[in-house]
Amino acid sequence: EKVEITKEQRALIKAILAAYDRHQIPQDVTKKLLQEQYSAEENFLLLTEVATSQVQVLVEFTKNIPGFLSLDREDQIALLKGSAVEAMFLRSAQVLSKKMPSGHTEVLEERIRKSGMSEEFMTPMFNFYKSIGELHMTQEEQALLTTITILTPDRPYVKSHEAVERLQETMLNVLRKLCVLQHPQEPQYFARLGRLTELRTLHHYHAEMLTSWKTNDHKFTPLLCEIWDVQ
Ligand SMILES: CC(C)c1onc(-c2c(Cl)cccc2Cl)c1COc1ccc(-c2ccc3[nH]c(C(=O)O)cc3c2)cc1
Repeated sequence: EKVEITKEQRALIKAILAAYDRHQIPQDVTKKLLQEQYSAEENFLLLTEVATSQVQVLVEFTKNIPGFLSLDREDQIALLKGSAVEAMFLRSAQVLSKKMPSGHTEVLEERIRKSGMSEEFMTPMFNFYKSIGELHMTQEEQALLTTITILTPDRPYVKSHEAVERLQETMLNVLRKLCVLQHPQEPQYFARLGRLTELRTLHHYHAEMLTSWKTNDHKFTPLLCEIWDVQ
């Protein structure tokens, strides 16, 4: 049967896409990726600065997700803490798969590879980046996928599971229709997006990455310590 996007769904896509495009890391932060010299310490410091800036941008974006601010306040925090790493994988993947004109793809990749992270995380991380790049997601799909990742009900400490599930379901319905309309030649495209749940395993790797950085006495910013429960 014909897939129709309703007026409300179109308004939802417009609001989420506008918020996603509006919330970018400031140029003076990302420009540093080009300027500072390369050493494991310098790369780690830069990535920490960019990640901190990205978390601030993520909080602003999340506040513009229709319905998010009407969720229980503690649940809003639990959703942000639970999804930050995955949302940042998605955003940095966009940069590394040359989806962003301003993206400093090469230098970002170089700095991630040489930031003192142990080899065992490098392979799964860059495989994930490669699989994201191969999906050639549109901007709307990126924005909706980030929204759906943030609205994952089964994060630790989420109390009103159903309220979050209802919001996520609304967004999933829109994304499902968009995928059919924007990738007609690939009927199982939406299912491929769903396979990004490998994001969760990366979340697991990331927790170990943080521990290995910490044991080598790497410092994080207060915001990252708060959102990732480190220190
Ligand atoms: C705290 C630091 C060391 C860190 O710990 N884990 C990760 C970490 C890692 Cl490596 C991988 C994946 C997720 C995390 Cl969360 C990071 C670095 O995280 C980020 C790296 C890059 C970006 C990012 C986002 C948007 C951008 N736009 C541009 C631009 O040039 O326009 C550059 C850019 C960079 C965001 C987070």
